[in-house]
Amino acid sequence: MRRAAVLTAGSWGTVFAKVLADAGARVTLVARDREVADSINGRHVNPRYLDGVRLPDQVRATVRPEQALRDAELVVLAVPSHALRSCLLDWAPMVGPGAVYVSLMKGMEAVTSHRMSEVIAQTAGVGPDRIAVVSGPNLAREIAVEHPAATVVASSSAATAHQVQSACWTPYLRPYTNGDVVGCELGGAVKNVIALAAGMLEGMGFGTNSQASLIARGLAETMRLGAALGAEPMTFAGLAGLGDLVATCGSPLSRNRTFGERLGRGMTLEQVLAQQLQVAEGVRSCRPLLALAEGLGVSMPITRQVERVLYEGLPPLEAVKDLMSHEPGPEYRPR
Ligand SMILES: NC(=O)c1ccc[n+]([C@@H]2O[C@H](COP(=O)([O-])OP(=O)(O)OC[C@H]3O[C@@H](n4cnc5c(N)ncnc54)[C@H](O)[C@@H]3O)[C@@H](O)[C@H]2O)c1
Ligand SMILES: O=P(O)(O)OC[C@H](O)CO
Repeated sequence: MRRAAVLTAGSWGTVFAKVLADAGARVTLVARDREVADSINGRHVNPRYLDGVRLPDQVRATVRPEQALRDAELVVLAVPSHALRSCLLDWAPMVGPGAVYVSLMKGMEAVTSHRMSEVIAQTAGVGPDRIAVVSGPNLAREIAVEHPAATVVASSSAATAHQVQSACWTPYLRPYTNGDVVGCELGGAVKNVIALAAGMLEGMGFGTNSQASLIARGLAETMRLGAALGAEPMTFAGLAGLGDLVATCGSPLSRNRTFGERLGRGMTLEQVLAQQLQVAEGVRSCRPLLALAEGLGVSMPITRQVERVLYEGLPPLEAVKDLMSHEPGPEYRPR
């Protein structure tokens, strides 16, 4: 039986532990809190992040990472992106020599603008053949109740991608492989910023044309950045690109969209943060994404306006007016 460690027991980590167990693995889920671990072991539920969903018996929980990591073939990482580097500095020495690292995260590191697979390679000292990324339209709560969905497993090693694909193929989750790690990670990180903007539009009362225009133009700026970084254009037409953008921008389950909606209704950043119990990755990722884009001479006007709303106090309606007043040009331009 395949052995997997999932760190940690937040929303997506808990649901992905269920996916792996339903696909036949023995899973150890690392919780930061003993109460959560006890509840998973005793009652098979994670009341803090996934109330009302029973986890399979093959999911066991611990608060001790070494217990989960010592014999794990798959090390699945689901922490907020800003915490990954410090977490892995602790965890990587406990990981076995042949284990594959699987990133479930959709964010960029502040200051360095590194993608999560880059942070894994640097801190764990492993090559790209031992890293895979899972991304796509995967709202945790829907996967938890087994609504059918598809996802992408990206790795530069086809063997690693296939290994992770077979580890997470269940009757309700259909994983496809993709060799384009850069494109899949960028799709996941930028869509969170665009979903913040989608929420703002919702909060201001704008309709479907506004949302569809935002999604299409959000995809255009994702593709410009991807092209500059060598990503495959077709990745953005797929699950980790358009698929995830549509899911996240359209669903009230999305934490990023909900965060943006509150800003659109007039709340301040501080007020929204005070209510936010789970991570909304776009809030921290928009600056490193913009820094990356600026360094490459790529224009990301929507991401820039989201940053202005978040960090410069620009009212969301002014951000919309600004975007609408730019001199209109051709629909596609490389930069
Ligand atoms: N929830 C989803 O629907 C979903 C789907 C796909 C991808 N993701 C991505 O997965 C990643 C994790 O998201 P989530 O939904 O599980 O988040 P979450 O907020 O629900 O859970 C975060 C987990 O990380 C732990 N954590 C928080 N701060 C930490 C810190 N400083 N150091 C160590 N651990 C810390 C928490 O205890 C919790 O277990 C994000 O990058 C997110 O974009 C989420
Ligand atoms: O709740 P969000 O906004 O973090 O989005 C969750 C997933 O990434 C959707 O695929």
